[in-house]
Amino acid sequence: YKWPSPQYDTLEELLYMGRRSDGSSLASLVHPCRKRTGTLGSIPAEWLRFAFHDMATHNVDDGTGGMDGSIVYELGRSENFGIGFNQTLSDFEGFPNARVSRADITAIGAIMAVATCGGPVIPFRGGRIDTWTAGGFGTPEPQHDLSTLNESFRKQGFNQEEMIKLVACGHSFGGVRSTEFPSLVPPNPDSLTAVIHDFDTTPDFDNAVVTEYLSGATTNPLVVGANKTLVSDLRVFESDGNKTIQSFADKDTYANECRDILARMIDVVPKDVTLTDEIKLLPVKVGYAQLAFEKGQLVFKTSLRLLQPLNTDVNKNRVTTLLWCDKYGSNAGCSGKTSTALPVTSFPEDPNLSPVTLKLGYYFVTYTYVVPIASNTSISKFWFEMDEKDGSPLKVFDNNEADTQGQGLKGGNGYPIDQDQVIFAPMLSSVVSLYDSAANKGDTSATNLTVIKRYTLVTGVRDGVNPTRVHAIANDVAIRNFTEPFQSSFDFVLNSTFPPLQGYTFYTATIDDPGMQLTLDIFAEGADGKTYQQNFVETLLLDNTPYVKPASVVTIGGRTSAASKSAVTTGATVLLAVFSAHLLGTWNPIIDWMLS
Ligand code: HEM
Repeated sequence: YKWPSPQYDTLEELLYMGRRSDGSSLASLVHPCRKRTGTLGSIPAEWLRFAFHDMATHNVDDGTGGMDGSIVYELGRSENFGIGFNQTLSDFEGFPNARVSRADITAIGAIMAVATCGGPVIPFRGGRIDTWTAGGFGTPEPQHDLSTLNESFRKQGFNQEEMIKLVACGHSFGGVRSTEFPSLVPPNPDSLTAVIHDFDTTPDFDNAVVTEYLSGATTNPLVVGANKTLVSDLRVFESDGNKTIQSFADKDTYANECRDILARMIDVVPKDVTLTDEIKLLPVKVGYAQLAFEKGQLVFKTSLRLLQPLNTDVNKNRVTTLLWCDKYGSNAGCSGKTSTALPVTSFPEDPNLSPVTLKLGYYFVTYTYVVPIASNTSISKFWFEMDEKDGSPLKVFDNNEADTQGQGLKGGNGYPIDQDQVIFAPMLSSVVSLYDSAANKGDTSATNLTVIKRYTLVTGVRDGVNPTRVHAIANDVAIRNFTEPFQSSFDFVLNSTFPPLQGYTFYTATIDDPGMQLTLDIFAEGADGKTYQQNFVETLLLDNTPYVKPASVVTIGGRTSAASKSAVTTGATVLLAVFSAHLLGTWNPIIDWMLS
């Protein structure tokens, strides 16, 4: 892992922070091991079953199907009976984007589901690719005989023993509904809500389904149901004389085996798809690095996210510092001095952000930085230092490979800012929701009106680029009813209603988006023949982005320059002007290190 790794960063955030970078939380829909209001269905159970049914159309013989999002188009089939599927669909609807497929969301959903109910942490690899049509048939149904069930799992890539494991792990939580299977679960004539009979007596992801089966105490409708044609769990469990299911009586064996077999299940993909390496929890994570225009000022914003073991407090004396080098001028590349700033906010994140991180025994602490940047010096790279103020050595997070283990060793080249020529301006941009009069045929009184979002987008282009063209590609994958993603190419035009600012001129464009999560790749074609671009710009907050006042900047001696010793004196003078004597103490070790 080396920052920036856009796909890794995005997937890591969703899995371990449980939310998108704009704050929308996926994890909070399922955590803690929630039941749905109204139907009282187990949300985690619905999510895991959804993943299984998406995978189950895989065919090992020709390499088609698997986790590819095709389930969305297969809900009308008898093999996909159940209201839980539709509800899961709407849970996931707003989350896919140009970097995270619906199938990746489904896999992450399954992992969160198991973790939030006390099950094992299933390793996640990303990169599933969505299809926009239905796939083959082949999902097992309770009335299937043993050889049909065996053949169904063989096509998915699992042998008989693995089938037993998958079913015993899958049917750990949730249950069977009277609406779907009235001959297994008798409906309540006095109620419109489905009666649900759970597979076992606990709502958790545990081996109660196994131990209750083995002790003869089970009430699992797929074992003891009145309709003997439909008791598929019994058929599956006893298919090897109960050998495999007996090995699951040990709870650790159960947890470990379920982790491994469910990991294999979510990694079943069409043969032309290659998954990423495992997306592991990063102990040190840099986020949101962006240049932006806020209240008439060019600023640089970023954040540093560190791990904190559960049930421990963040060290209150800890000082984390952002350091950066100029891109232009006499101090370019920190040849003379280095700019530094303290965080504008620091906060311990709620431990409940993601059940996966919680299960691993951590929560997060995030330090955010906003600093003013003069456009004639700009910024070429940045890094962080952390002083625990307890006598332990200063830690440097500078994009060293070791940062992925949280060691904080010197030796990386810093976190690069690749370009400052084209910068999207969220706070100058805006969005309004409109009724789509064509789709609604002019009728605004109808229920379920189709809404489109009309975006006014503003981007700054640095003087000197003299662009021949400023344009963008917009993507939105989060479209209601999972129709094809929205994609549009469009041009920005010079707009003098936004006065030039600090060497940047502003261009605007207006586009209509039928979806929920627009992202942009913005390009400026320079007079020098080069194309400058900013990728995967998110558009959720725009002019509602909360404003945080930039921090004070202090310059200290450059790390490499021979002139650094005298520069430190200058730096220290500035420092005194800005910070109290207490903070000066804070900074001394940093200066010491600079000189060493
Ligand atoms: C022989 C293969 C299987 C058959 C015939 C089967 C059948 C069923 C049936 C009939 C239900 C009840 C659905 C309802 O009433 O809403 C159900 C629920 C469920 N199944 Fe399976 N299943 C099989 C394998 C699996 C596997 C491999 C998994 C996951 C690894 C899984 C996960 C679930 C879950 C979590 C539920 C509960 C859903 C809820 O409570 O909403 N099943 N299954």
